[in-house]
Formats: sequence, structure tokens, C-alpha cells
Amino acid sequence: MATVRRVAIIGGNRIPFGRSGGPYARASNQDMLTAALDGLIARFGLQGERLGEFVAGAVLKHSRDFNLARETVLGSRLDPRTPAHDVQMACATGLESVVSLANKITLGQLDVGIAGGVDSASDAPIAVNDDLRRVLLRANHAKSAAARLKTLTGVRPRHLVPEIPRNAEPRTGLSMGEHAAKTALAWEIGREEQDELAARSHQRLAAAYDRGFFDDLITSYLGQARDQNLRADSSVEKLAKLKPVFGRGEGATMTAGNSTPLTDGASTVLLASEEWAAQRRLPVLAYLGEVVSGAVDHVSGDEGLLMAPAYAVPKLLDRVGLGLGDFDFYEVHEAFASQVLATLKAWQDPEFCKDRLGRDEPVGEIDPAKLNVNGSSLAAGHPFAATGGRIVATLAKLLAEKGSGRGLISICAAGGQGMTAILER
Ligand SMILES: CC(=O)SCCNC(=O)CCNC(=O)[C@H](O)C(C)(C)COP(=O)(O)OP(=O)(O)OC[C@H]1O[C@@H](n2cnc3c(N)ncnc32)[C@H](O)[C@@H]1OP(=O)(O)O
Repeated sequence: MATVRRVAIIGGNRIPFGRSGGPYARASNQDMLTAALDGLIARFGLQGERLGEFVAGAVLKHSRDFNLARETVLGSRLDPRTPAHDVQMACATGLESVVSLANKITLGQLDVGIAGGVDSASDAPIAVNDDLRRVLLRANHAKSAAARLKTLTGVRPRHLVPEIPRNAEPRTGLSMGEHAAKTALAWEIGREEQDELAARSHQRLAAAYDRGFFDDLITSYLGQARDQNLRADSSVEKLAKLKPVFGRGEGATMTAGNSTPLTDGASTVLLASEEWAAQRRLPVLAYLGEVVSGAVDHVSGDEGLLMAPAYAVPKLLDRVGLGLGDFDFYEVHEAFASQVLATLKAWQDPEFCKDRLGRDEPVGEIDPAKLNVNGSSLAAGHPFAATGGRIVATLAKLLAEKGSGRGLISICAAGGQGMTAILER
């Protein structure tokens, strides 16, 4: 018989995020995830322990990483008898890993585990094309060396063209930036407000580092002690000088400064039942509350690719009987500044709220002073699957610092999806 128990967030860890082709250019997903995992293990004295599960994922995975989480456990300081499995929900992978693990703790199926995520934009999986793969498979099945050689003589120059993963939606062919540019245009999101949001993200992340907020959340890695993308001196004036990179003509407002950079990094979060935490005398930072995922039809409908949270958050609020204003902190993943602003605008728009959400009143506004108070993905960078863990650990610690309260997480993801959750203390 299943029980239902609260899931405690005990702590998080990550490596500083690096820009694609930067300090981690030669590190694999497994290397980075192992570093983030071992950092967490060391912090909480879990060396040699057999945990309930390690649940993690990556968006860009090599075929050799068919169960990346399990291989990471085997290379880590955990007891190798700790089971592990992979999760994939694009940019929401990290949060989905947390939720997937938390559900097993809630149901009493296990007491403690670690969730995580990693991505390397530097080490993207380049594959051989389908034609060459078929020749190689035939050669592999050949009964003799001569037959194998004969099959291989069928290789033609066109077979050598590699399959390079494109940063594009499979069903539209547009990159996420191009999709976001269309949404920015539709919602009339201006350049200056995007640059303001981006500058604030950098300034707040720098301030959080300076006050030591990340001292126990980040393990230095390969000589990197802070997120490489962070520009403490960022300003609207500097950002205004950058040329648009997504969209066309006068309506193009999205630049390298108000978009997340391609990033490498990894994060982990320790979750447990309250009983386990109490037995270990480990303080609980916060508890995972309600969770809602969502998806929009960005292919045949007129929805923006990254607008799923605009739908999922109101559903989450209704489920728990709260208003948008009833939170102390809001962690809204900054895929692009324009994306955050379009989502906020949708919640204030009477027409969107009536026609799309079926509400008589707008969802409401978020106090900018409570939004991404320690900066977010525009400043830290966005190694796709590692962002959820970064956000959960940041928000849990903010709530622990405050002593009590409630925080809202909203993460948009490729494929027209999104994950939202509440943390409370
Ligand atoms: C659900 C989701 O999360 S969807 C989001 C998924 N993520 C993505 O799609 C990634 C999107 N990002 C990208 O594709 C790339 O990072 C791009 C296209 C935006 C930019 O790529 P690049 O042009 O290679 O960026 P690069 O780092 O070289 O920056 C371009 C210039 O802007 C400058 N710049 C970048 N950021 C800043 C900043 N914050 N302040 C001032 N200048 C900046 C750089 O210094 C560089 O200047 P330079 O040309 O004089 O050297």
C-alpha cells in the first residue's frame, strides 16, 4: 500500500557553468555530471553509500551514454549498487529528474536519492549518416572477412557527410531563437526591456556570488570557480550595442546578450524523506510542493514554442488555490529575455487569459524584485538539462535563508513543453 510523504530538499551542487568551447571543451557529459555528483557526495558525507536512486539526464547525448546516470554512478564515489536511470524532457530535464525521484520518495518506494542533469554544447554527438550506418551494420553482420571487405567497398563519398545535431525544432526546422523571435514580435516585446532583464540577471548573479550565496552550492571545476558567462559589469548601455541574431529587419530585438549562450555544465540535488533527513541530522532547506507540466501545439497551432508555462502555471495555481502574487520568490528560466517577458505579459493580458485560459480575470503580475533574485540563465548560462537542478537548489536555499515562504518555478522547454513546480518551507 503506497504512502504519501513530504519530499525534503537537502541540498544542491553544481560545477560553474562554462561557455561552449570554453574550459570544459574536452570534458564529457559523464565527466561533468560525475564532478557535480561527487561534490554533493562529499558535502553530505555520502561516500560509499548505497542510495535509493540517481536520476539524471542530458539533452545532447552520445549513443555510448545510453544510461548516462548509471555510468555516472559507477564512476562516482557512491556505492555501485545504487540504481540509476536517465530522463529527457529537453530544458526541463533537470526539474523532471527531481520530480521523478521525488515521486518515488513520496510513495515510500525509496528514502533518499540524487537528481541531476548535464549538458555539453561543446561535445555534441555527431553521428554518421543513415546510408553509412546501414553499410557498417551490413559489414558487421558479414559472415567472413572477405564479405565484410566487399560490403565496405560500397562506401561512397556521400556516405561520409556527418549528421550534425542542429539547434532546431524537428517539426518546424526553426531554431529555438527563431521561434522565440516570432513570439517576441507577436507579444510586442521591446529591445530595451529585454536588455534590462539581461543586465539585471548579470548584476544579481554577481551580487549573489559576492555575498557568498554560492559558496556551498558550487564545486570549482577545471580551474573555473564562477560561471564563465557572468559579466558583473553588464549594463543596458553595453547590451544595446549588440546586433540582433534572431528575427529579421526592424522587428529583430534578440541578441547574444539577451539570449542564453550555448553552455556546458552539470548540477545535482539531494532529496530525501523527512525521516531520513532527521536520522542523519541534516537540515531540510525546503519541500517540493505541487508540480504541473504542460505542452502547447507549436506546430499546427499559433502558439509560441516556449509558451507552455503560460498555461501550466495558472493550472498549478488553481490546483493549490493560490494567486500569482502569493509567492516570495519566482524562478522563471531565462531561455531568452523576450521569452520571460512574453510569458509575464500573457499572464497580464485579459484577452489571452479569457480566450486561452478561460479565466474572467488576468492571472496577474509578478513583482520584479522577487523574480530571479540571484540572476538566472541569461547570466549563469544554460546547459540544458543542468538548469532545473540549478534552479531547484537556488530556490530551496533562498527559502532556507528566509526561514519560511513559498517559491514558484517555471521552466520552458523545446518541443513546446514546460514544467512548473512549487517549493515551500
Ligand atoms: C527552452 C530553452 O531554454 S530554449 C534556449 C536554448 N538555447 C539556445 O537556443 C541557445 C541560443 N544561443 C545561441 O545560439 C548563441 O549563443 C547566440 C547565437 C545567441 C550567440 O552566439 P555567438 O554569436 O557565438 O555569441 P558570442 O558569445 O560570440 O557573442 C557575440 C558577441 O556578443 C557579445 N556579448 C555576448 N553576451 C554579452 C553580454 N551579456 N554583454 C555584452 N556583450 C555580450 C560577445 O562578447 C560577442 O562580442 P564580439 O563579437 O565582439 O566578440
